[in-house]
Amino acid sequence: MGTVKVLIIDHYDSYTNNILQLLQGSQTGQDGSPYPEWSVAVIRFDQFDWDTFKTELLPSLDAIILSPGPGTPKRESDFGFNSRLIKEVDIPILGICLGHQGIGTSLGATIINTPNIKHGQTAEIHHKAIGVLRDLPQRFWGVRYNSLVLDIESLPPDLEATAWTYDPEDSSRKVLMGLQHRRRPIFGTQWHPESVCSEHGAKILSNFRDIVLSYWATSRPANQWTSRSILPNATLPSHILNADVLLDEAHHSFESTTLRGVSVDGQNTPYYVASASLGKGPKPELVFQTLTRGSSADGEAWLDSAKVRDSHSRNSYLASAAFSLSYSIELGTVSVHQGGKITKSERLKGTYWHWLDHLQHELVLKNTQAILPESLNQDTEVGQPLLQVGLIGYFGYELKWESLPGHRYPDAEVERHDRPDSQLIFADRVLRLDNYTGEWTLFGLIRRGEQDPIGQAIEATSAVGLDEDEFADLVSRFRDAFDGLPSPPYVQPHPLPEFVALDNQDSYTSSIVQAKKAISEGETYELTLTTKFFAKSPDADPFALYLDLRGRNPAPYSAFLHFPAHDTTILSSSPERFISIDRNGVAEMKPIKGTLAVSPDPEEDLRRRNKLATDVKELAENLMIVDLIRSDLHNVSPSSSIKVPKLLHVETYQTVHQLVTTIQSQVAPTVGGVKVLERCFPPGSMTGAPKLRSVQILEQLEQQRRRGVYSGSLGYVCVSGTVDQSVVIRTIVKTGDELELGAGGAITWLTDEEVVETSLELKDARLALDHEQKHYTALSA
Ligand SMILES: C=C(O[C@@H]1C=C(C(=O)O)C=C[C@H]1O)C(=O)O
Ligand SMILES: NC(=O)CC[C@H](N)C(=O)O
Repeated sequence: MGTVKVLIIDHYDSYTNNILQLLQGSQTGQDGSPYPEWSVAVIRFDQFDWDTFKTELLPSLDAIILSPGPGTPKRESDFGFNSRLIKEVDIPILGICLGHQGIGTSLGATIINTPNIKHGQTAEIHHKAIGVLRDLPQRFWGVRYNSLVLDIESLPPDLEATAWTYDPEDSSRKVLMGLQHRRRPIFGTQWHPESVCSEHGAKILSNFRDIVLSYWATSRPANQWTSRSILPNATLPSHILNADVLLDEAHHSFESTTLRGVSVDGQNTPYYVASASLGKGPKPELVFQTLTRGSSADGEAWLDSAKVRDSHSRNSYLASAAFSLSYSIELGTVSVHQGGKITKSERLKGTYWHWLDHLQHELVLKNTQAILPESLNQDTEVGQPLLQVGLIGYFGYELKWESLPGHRYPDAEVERHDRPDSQLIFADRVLRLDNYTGEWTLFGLIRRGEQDPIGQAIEATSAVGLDEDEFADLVSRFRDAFDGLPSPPYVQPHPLPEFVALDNQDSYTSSIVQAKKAISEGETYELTLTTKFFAKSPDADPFALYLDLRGRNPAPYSAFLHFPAHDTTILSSSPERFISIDRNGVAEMKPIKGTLAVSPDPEEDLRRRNKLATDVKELAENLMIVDLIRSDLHNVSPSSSIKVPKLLHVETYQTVHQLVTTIQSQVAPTVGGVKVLERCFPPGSMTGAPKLRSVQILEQLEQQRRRGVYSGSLGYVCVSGTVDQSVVIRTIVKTGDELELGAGGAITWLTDEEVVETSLELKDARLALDHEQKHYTALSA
């Protein structure tokens, strides 16, 4: 018994990495020390040409797993050289979904549209208990993500049907769910054993391993009479490991139990963070407008957590900029603003993500002694990060062009505009309000001496951070202000203006029909289709509009952000966490999928809550994104650390009920917050699955329109390494006097009598902004 060297060939699917969770077994060697059962790498199907693959990779492999994927195995652009691999090479192969279908089509079976399309739904698997299905219970549940299927009647003599299901819609018809070759070690499962809701996935993979081991242990014609010994702790050669698409730190740390040190402990860093307690104070909306707003020419932010309901919205932060950054993909340029002027403009050679990761890691983290989390005066739960000082702002959706593997910045068609794809302030002064206790704390970034490496790097005109005296002055100024805030008038809420829909009912319906067509062809399993609404508001103070929004729809990720450099103001009432990283490096993502409006009638409301918790369509929508996010987290976390502590819970906000799942993982110790954002960006709940193909289809369906800030993420990256970012939905972006609001919803095969329900979902999103007063033009208007 030894370590099997297996290569997973990925077809740009969003579930592939989850297979790693089924390969977690370990054995004990003769000397008593444990070793992993598998040595594994993941490559993309188009990463190597056939000749290179055959000569340079294949000889080092014991087995191959062919991943699920969009499209059809009949198309080379979806399945690459894998048909040749299946036909010509004697090596154990396990195919999942697309991989399974490809085994069939390569060896002569016919692929057809499945009689009942299922994505994110469980099927009862019946099987012969042979091959990889050995020793499994007679019936078990497997999750399906397929529009296509192999015709069970068309299997050639070499292929045996090993598993099948009966759709509830037609219980007399067998639908093929599994196959194996009669002579060669080739197996396929139509369902996804790696889904969080599938049973016995690990057992299937362990059966596959036994088969691989016995295949190589025996000499037979199929392996050209060459048995090979598989050694404990064997590993794939470095040229294959280096081709792995996952971050090395995340993937190949066999088991990472080391917690990340929070920032630097040393006493000699140029900066440190100081804090001062300010006691109880006035309401945050008053503090923001009297002390924070306008306090810096480069912008300010209020991460509001307007809805105090759980640990995730315990704190509010009011922050002022020491300088701001903006980035445009089109220009490839980062600009730094300080004192209202550009201090530096840099054309990047690499991506913005890379540049920012460097800034955060090399300039900020390494030079700053953050406050130790134990001294922050607040007990936190797992997954609850705290901000001291640091970067605050947004990452627009189009940054996907720099983050999503296989996605390229298009040279034609895409809508051009001069709005930045990301804007961030670097906040060196932050007021924190603990909403539980009402206590305020001031955090400041303090320069220990003359050194100011961050200022130097951005060619600052005035130093970044404060000296000790300045901080002491600030503390006494704030204390005085808390004792007697300036008297009214304060800014009063101003009702939101009327928004007009970009799409009308017909154009939106036509996009839904096209989305469903793409789903029926197996191109995607779920698409988050979106549209926009616009309004003009030349006179209203955006802060007054924000106060109205916050009163109407308090949400855990409510926020008000102002970036003077590009005259951008963001008014957010997002309920959705994209990703956070707490002080111990625990990442948490909380995708929302499934939305129903709250009803004023308690009976009806209960009925809606129950519907959300039990509805096949809503559960499937959510599950598809849960599996996608588990797969995303594999990019930055050891597989074994990825957990789903809360699956498919109903959470109720002011105007909507939502179906929410919590996913956590341990970020690999050397992977920084910006890298984590990059590798999980854009948020899966805004794309659908699989991510890459869905994003490409959505570009077409949305007429190459930019989503902009909407659909991206918003929040902070702290000098201590913690991160908290929301998904930008239910958010108004004001540029000049134009207000823009994006809204959308997930389209799946079950988006029923399509139009009605989806328009409703859209309306819900708008209702969230305007429940009582119906300011919005109806979509059909
Ligand atoms: C696209 C939006 O929301 C997304 C889609 C949801 C859904 O389909 O139920 C729910 C939350 C978001 O992930 C939006 O609100 O604009
Ligand atoms: N999940 C998958 O691999 C799907 C395979 C194929 N695109 C289908 O829809 O049937």
